[in-house]
Amino acid sequence: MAQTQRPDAVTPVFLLTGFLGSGKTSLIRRLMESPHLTDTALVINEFGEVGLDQLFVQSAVENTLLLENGCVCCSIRGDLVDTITDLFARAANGEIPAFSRVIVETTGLADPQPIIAALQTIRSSRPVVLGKVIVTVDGVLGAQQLGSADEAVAQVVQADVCLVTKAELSNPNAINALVGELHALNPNAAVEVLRAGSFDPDLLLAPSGSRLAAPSTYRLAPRRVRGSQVVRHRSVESWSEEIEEPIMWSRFRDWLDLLYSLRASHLLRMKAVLNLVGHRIPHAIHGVGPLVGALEPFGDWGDDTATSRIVVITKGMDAEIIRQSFRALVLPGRAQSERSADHGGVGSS
Ligand SMILES: Nc1nc2c(ncn2[C@@H]2O[C@H](COP(=O)(O)OP(=O)(O)OP(=O)(O)O)[C@@H](O)[C@H]2O)c(=O)[nH]1
Repeated sequence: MAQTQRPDAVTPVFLLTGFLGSGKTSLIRRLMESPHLTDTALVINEFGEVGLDQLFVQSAVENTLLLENGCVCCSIRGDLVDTITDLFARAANGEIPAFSRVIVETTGLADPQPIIAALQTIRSSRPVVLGKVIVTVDGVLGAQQLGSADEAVAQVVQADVCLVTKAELSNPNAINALVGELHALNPNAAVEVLRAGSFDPDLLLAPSGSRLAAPSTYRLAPRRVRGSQVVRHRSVESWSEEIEEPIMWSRFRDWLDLLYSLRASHLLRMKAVLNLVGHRIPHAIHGVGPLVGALEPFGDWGDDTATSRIVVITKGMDAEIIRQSFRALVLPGRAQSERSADHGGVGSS
């Protein structure tokens, strides 16, 4: 069905946030099943250098843009403003399909408040309003994350809607307790438990008004200054890698087993799309906190070169350890040749 431009010419920007692995990308995939929501531009922000989320949603959303290698709430706010401004310009020129709403999927560590402030500086042909701040909360790990991560609390207290995900993996009492905690943290937010069949994407993305600035009831204090960038996410590091040569699943699995048996408490998030030896189609695997899901076939490579992409986000742990262990256990041939090159190489200037 052809989409028509909204006559009011106001474009709502929805912020979709929620702690690492709480289900933001999965929610987008569900949202995009609604035929009424296809005229949506999607901006995805990822913490690591290698973005994966666009792979998970790209078939669903035509206007998808990726902002990687930084968190949009601190280091790359200007990029977000430029990206959205540019989206409007390109739609006006007919370079991309017209859209009547924008969804910004933030990193799992983002603080909504500075992002909302940045949205106010967008200069576009059509006025931009804040649609809603939608926050996914992990039904299994949410209570623990709220107890241990300032970022998770900051997201909830600034939410218009909190959506509890993964309810089917938890028990009803724990879900009820989590819902109670969310109400207590933010009495103004609607709190909903996502259940199959009870989800109305159109209702979720109906703008609730034109709030231009979120109440700054809770702000993450800037923690550290690195170069000229304010970095709010203390002790968080990421390692990511893209590899064209096929990976042996047994090696990858052994590496994950070792990593999680030794350092699970430092691992915030792991996600990978893998080009595995003996398989023509990509496979995906997710780790959220200490929990690792099953390896699952995932779509196809389409026109893309089969390339594994892996991201690991750590807290209080040098991400270099991840790189080294990955090289040693998953790509031993490459690690060996890198060592040989180091030893036999000409000294650098
Ligand atoms: N069973 C179940 N699994 C879910 C649900 N939502 C997300 N997941 C799983 O949780 C993992 C992480 O989901 P994502 O949607 O990638 O989470 P995210 O918030 O986008 O992750 P980041 O962008 O890395 O912060 C994946 O394995 C999903 O399949 C849910 O409602 N139920």
